[in-house]
Amino acid sequence: MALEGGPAIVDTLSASPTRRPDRGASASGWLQVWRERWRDWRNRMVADPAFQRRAAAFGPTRRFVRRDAAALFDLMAGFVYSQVLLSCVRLRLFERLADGPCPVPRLVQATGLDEDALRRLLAAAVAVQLLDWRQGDRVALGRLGAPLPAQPGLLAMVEHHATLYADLADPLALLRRDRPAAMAAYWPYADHGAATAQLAATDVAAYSELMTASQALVTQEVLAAYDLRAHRVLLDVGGGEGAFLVAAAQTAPQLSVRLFDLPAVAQRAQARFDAAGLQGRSRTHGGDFFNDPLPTGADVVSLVRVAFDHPDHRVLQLLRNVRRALPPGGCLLLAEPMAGERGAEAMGDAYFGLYLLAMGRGRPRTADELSALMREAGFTDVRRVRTRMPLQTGLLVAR
Ligand SMILES: CC(C)=CCC/C(C)=C/CC/C(C)=C/C=C/C(C)=C/C=C/C=C(C)/C=C/C=C(C)/C=C/C=C(C)/C=C/CC(C)(C)O
Ligand SMILES: C[S@@+](CC[C@H](N)C(=O)[O-])C[C@H]1O[C@@H](n2cnc3c(N)ncnc32)[C@H](O)[C@@H]1O
Repeated sequence: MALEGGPAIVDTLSASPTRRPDRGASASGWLQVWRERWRDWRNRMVADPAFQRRAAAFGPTRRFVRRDAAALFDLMAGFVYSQVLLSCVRLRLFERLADGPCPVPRLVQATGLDEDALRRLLAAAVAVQLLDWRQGDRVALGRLGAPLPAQPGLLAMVEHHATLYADLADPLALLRRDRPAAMAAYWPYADHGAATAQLAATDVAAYSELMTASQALVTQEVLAAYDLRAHRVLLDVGGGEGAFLVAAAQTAPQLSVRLFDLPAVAQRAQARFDAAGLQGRSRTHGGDFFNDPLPTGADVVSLVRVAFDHPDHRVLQLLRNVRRALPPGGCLLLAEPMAGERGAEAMGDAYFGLYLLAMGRGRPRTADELSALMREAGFTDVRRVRTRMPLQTGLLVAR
């Protein structure tokens, strides 16, 4: 069965194909040839069960066998671990333990789960380091659970992932796009229909709240990496409810802020600016950032978690629109999680690659791919600014 509107989705996705050169492809030709030969030879060895047995028995190679076996096991079990995390979030265990260790019987009472089931979950959560045992039949936050109570955005993200897990229950159906994905309904603007700008308050509420809750993860990285104090007016395009602009205005007191988003979202941002006491320093504009002119007057424009929602030709259209709104020498900040980040490779092409497939539009891009699109749209001096947590966002700055 073809998904309603399927052909349009197929066209948009194939208009933006993911082609990842090997990370070593920048190496000179002969080096790359040898690197590939070495990998092919290694793979032939590793594929041989007799070699696997010998390598596991031999002291110096045993740790590599154990490491790769554990990595493969985690790939297989990852979904199970994510359900442990989701269960803890739904039972509000992280909030309940935020003030310190708690006796298990009290958690039985608080969660309403039967004791056996709760103990099974607690043991699982301890095993993946979300929780930790304490003497006297008590449980506490573990190393990986400890940051969570202070990050409501992360807790909201975990809950939101139930939608993605449902879409991934049949991953080949998702890849073949022969069944509607629930994630597509969650992000109604991804449809790109003529009616995008007419989305109602009820259509945008859920995703706008999630983006606001999780914005702090991105904001703190961008503001730590880029000093906005040299600018006068910042326009955040696709700025959601304005959480990034509120934080920017707090770090740069001279800055006026403008937000452009769909009308129903811009309305939500206006309420947030008013609540933050930014009436005199803020303006919101509702419209379609592909087809409507963007407001002029800003010397810096930001696109935060916007480009990866869209195929290349649309990103180009948006970047050209941004360029038209900037004065000569004006500055563009593009911040979003990027593909191919060293140490966070899985986040880009594996996580966001499939997330955006479920959403029905867009793709993760490397910093080089985004830079190329920015240059094609007429931006110059495109440079990469390192962020402390590439897992949360990368940052490109251009003139
Ligand atoms: C104190 C002593 C002695 C030692 C301590 C040693 C030490 C320093 C340990 C480090 C402890 C520490 C400070 C840990 C901090 C951990 C942090 C900050 C973890 C942060 C994790 C962030 C995560 C997991 C972020 C996840 C983000 C996600 C899943 C974002 C998803 C975004 C989506 C789906 C966006 C959608 C938008 C769309 C549609 C694509 O446009
Ligand atoms: C993934 S959200 C990011 C929001 C915010 N920048 C953040 O990081 O939290 C993408 C934003 O782009 C807006 N958007 C999508 N398509 C749009 C369009 N055609 N015109 C204007 N805004 C649009 C959405 O309403 C949404 O607020």
